This record gives sequence, structure tokens and C-alpha cells, in this order.
Amino acid sequence: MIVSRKEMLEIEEKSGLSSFELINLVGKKLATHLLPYLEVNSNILILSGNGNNGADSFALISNLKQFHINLILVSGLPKNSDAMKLYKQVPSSIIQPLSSLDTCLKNCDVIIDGIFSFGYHGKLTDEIRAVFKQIQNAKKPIYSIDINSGAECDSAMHDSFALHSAVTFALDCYKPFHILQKYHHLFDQLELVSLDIPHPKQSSFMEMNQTLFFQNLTKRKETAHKGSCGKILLVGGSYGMAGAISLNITGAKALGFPYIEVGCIDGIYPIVAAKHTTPVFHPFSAHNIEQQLTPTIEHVSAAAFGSGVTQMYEKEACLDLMIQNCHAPLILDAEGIRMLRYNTWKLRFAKSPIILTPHIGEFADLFHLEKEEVMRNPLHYALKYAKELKVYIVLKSAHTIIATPNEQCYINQTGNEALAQAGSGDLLTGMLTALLAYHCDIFTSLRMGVWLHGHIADKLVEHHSKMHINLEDYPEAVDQFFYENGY
Ligand SMILES: NC(=O)C1=CN([C@@H]2O[C@H](COP(=O)(O)OP(=O)(O)OC[C@H]3O[C@@H](n4cnc5c(N)ncnc54)[C@H](O)[C@@H]3O)[C@@H](O)[C@H]2O)[C@@H](O)CC1
Ligand SMILES: Nc1ncnc2c1ncn2[C@@H]1O[C@H](COP(=O)(O)OP(=O)(O)O)[C@@H](O)[C@H]1O
Repeated sequence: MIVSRKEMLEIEEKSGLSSFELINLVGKKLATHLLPYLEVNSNILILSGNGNNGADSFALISNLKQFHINLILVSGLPKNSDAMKLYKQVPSSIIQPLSSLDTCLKNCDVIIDGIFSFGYHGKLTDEIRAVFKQIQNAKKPIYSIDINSGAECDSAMHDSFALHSAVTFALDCYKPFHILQKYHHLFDQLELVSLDIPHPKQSSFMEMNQTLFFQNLTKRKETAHKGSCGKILLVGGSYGMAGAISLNITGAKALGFPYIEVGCIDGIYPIVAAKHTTPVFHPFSAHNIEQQLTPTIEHVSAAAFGSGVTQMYEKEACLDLMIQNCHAPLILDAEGIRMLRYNTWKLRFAKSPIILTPHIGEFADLFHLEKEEVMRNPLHYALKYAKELKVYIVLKSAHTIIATPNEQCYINQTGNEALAQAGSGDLLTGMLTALLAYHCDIFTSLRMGVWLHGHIADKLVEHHSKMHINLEDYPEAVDQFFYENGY
């Protein structure tokens, strides 16, 4: 289970255990996870802070009596009474002053990082940075308790001097910090230390993996016909960007979607139709866009608009038509998102759930933010604007985040740098549209699509360089993946 800092505090509060009992439980469980990493005569240096993380590390000491231990308080005496109580139980012979850090670092085999945990935010002071530099320079394996010191719990934000661990032990649940690993690389290995306490509420973080994916993918019935799953409508492309709508179609075809309808301008229709023979096309121009698209928009099970429409003269009319007439989940992608920059009010006319699929650049542009600011805390911003605009946001990046209007979210783990190429988002839009039409639950469909898009890239790089995967290989690779799994 993945939880935010606030949710973890709620779990602790409702655990039925006092904070003193909880800290002791952590000490005991943590010790059993640490033991396999320790040699018989290991010399352990425990570095503690003055908060709860420090308290956890004091509780650890009584469970590691067979080892030679030194304890250094990095930021002074414990602040709260439980931590103080535990600190007083630590044999004074093992407590060393901060001034002996250098010697202790030289003599130790391993370091336990119990300095800061999920109470940390902001930046480290110069004094603490100097200490962290010294610790890191000792080049001894560091084992971090819950969150590496100097990193924040609910984001990938961390001080540039944050400690890098060999193993981080996540306490009871994973936190966003653990899941956003590609953005900080602060641990080599992650281990979950289950505390076996109740989790009374469902977390706001939902998950997706291969098992869940196939649990949610409906098999085609023996009696199916081409209209059994309804139809999807993909509207996109423009002069010079025929590829974008073509990749939308490839994405939907990769999912085996049986009935694809496509809206594109007359000018690119022959090119796209020559490449894709199965979709039904509705080529349009400025004077017939409404007649060509409206009947289809009204009856589809899911639709998408915006990939590659940058040069489309009719794009404003098209956006309005889609938003105002679509009764099924509607994805707005790429230029379809940029067009809302000063116009998010248009979304109020939507008759159906709206899904925005921006990359970081498009997201920052839409909400008038700096890209760097969004990248510092993508989870926060995705959740904030999904709630404010009452839309689903698929914020695409190395860890794509999905945020729902009711504050649920998903952080994707699949995918790799081979996807960092023009067109991979257009492909995703087609995949998501197909999955939205297959399923009634929007959040599940989006999680499935984002997960699959990345998973297939991970499978493709088993046999290809990460410098070059061909997006056109997706239909075959998805087909193979489904076949291997009995579909
Ligand atoms: N074959 C085709 O026809 C293609 C059409 N495409 C379409 O072209 C239109 C414009 O796409 P462009 O690629 O020109 O411009 P974008 O508006 O997508 O990107 C502009 C800039 O945003 C920044 N950016 C993108 N992703 C980012 C991230 N994850 N983190 C931080 N910054 C990021 C980059 O600096 C990038 O150059 C879209 O409508 C798109 O659908 C592209 O998808 C490329 C392929
Ligand atoms: N380094 C990466 N690791 C994992 N996924 C990535 C990486 N870079 C890009 N992606 C994925 O590739 C897609 C890129 O989408 P986008 O930027 O919209 O491309 P385009 O507009 O060219 O189609 C997104 O789904 C994103 O999550």
C-alpha cells in the first residue's frame, strides 16, 4: 500500500498502539530486516535526529545488543517525551559526541540513518550539510529508516546533500518518496517493513500491475460482434502532423479495439487512410466539420481530441464541438490542452468526464507555472488542478501521475527512456481511448493504459536498445503480451 504522510499519521493514530508502543514495534521489526545485512561482529554507527526518526533508531539499539554500536545525535537532544524516554534507556557508553563523527565513521562497518524522516521539508542548513557530506564521503553502506534523511515524504524533493542509502526500509507502507525513485535515485534497494497494524481506510494512492491489469481486462466473448464494445472517435492530426493521428490509431489498434472512427482534415485523410485500413474516416473541412463529426461524437463510447492539431484551421470549432457534444469520456491531448490556456472555463460545458493528458511542458503552460516548479512537486499540482477543474489529469513523465477529481492518484512505475521520443504520447492517447471504451471505470482504464504503455516499452527494451524502440511495434508487442496471458 502507498500512503501520504497524512495518511500514515492517521494509520498510526488508529493503530490502537500508543506512540511509545509503536516506536518499540518499529525497533523490533526493523532489527529483523537489518540482520541479514550485518556481519557477526559488525560495528554499527547509528546517526539519530531529534524527532521521531531518532526515536525509531533508539528503539533499534536494544534489538541489536549482539553488535558493537555507537550512537551520535546529529541535531541535538530528542524533542519529544517518548524519544527522550527511549534515549535515556541507551547505555551512556555507546553515546558519542558529534565531534567524534570522523573517528566513528572510520571505525564503523555500516551506518544507520535515523536522522530525518517524513517530518523533513525544505532545505538542510549549512552545518547539517557539512555533516551529511562527511557521512557520504566515508563510503560506508547506509541503511535509511523510512525516508532518506534530507528527502521529503510526499514528493521527489530533496536537498542536494540528502543521504544516499544502500537500502531504505519503508515503514509499514510505501510513501510517494519511495515510488518516485527515478527522480532522486537516493536508494539502491527498497525493503518494506510491515508493522502488521490495521489499515482502516483505503489509500488515496491506487495501484496497477500485471495481475490487476488482467483482472480488469475483459475477454472478448465468443458471440462478440464489431460493435460489442461500442465505437471510439479519434480526432487529430493536421498539415505536417499526419503522424500524430496515425499514432493515435496505432495505440487503439494495439489494444485490439474493434471499431475505430477517425476525424481528420481532408488534406491528410488520404495519407492516414492509406496507412490504416480498418478505421472509418470522417474527413472534414471548415464548412462541413459539424455535419461530419457531430453524429459520431454523440454516439461513441470514448473520444480523444488534440494530438497534432497544431496546424488545424478548424481546431477551435472542433474543440468546442467535442466538449459540448460528447457524452462519453473525452481525452484532450497536446494542442487540445494548450488551447485551454486562457479558456479552462470551456470545460464547464462538458457533458462527460474530461481527461487531460499533458506532459510537464503542457501542464506548466496550461496552469501558467514554471516547468521546474511542476517538476519539483508534480503530485501536488496534478491533484490540485484535477480537483479544481473537476477533471482527470494524466501528467506524463518518467513517473506518469494520474490524479482524479476526487483526489485519488496513481504513480506509474513502468516505462523507460526509450519512450522519450516524439509520438509516444500520441500512441498513449489512442491506447487510453480504447481502454476507456472497454471499461466503465475511468480511473481504472487510465491506470491500465499508462501501465501497459510503459510495460510494453520495458518488454521491447529486453531485445532493443533504449536508444531505439519503434512505436509501430506496439500492436505486435501488445498482441504477444495478451496472447501469453491467455487473451
Ligand atoms: N508525428 C507527428 O505528427 C507528431 C506530432 N506531434 C504533435 O505535435 C504537437 C506539438 O508537439 P511538439 O513536440 O512540437 O511540442 P510540445 O508542445 O509537445 O513540446 C514542447 C516542449 O515542451 C517541453 N517538454 C516536453 N515534454 C516535457 C517533459 N516531460 N518535461 C519537461 N519539458 C517537456 C520540451 O522542451 C519540448 O520541446 C502536439 O500536438 C503533438 O501531438 C508530436 O507528438 C510529435 C510527433
Ligand atoms: N524517460 C522516460 N521514462 C518513462 N516514460 C517516458 C520517459 N519519457 C517519456 N515517457 C513517456 O512517453 C510519453 C511522451 O508523451 P509526450 O511528451 O506527449 O510525447 P508526444 O507529444 O511527442 O507524443 C509519455 O507517456 C511519457 O510518460
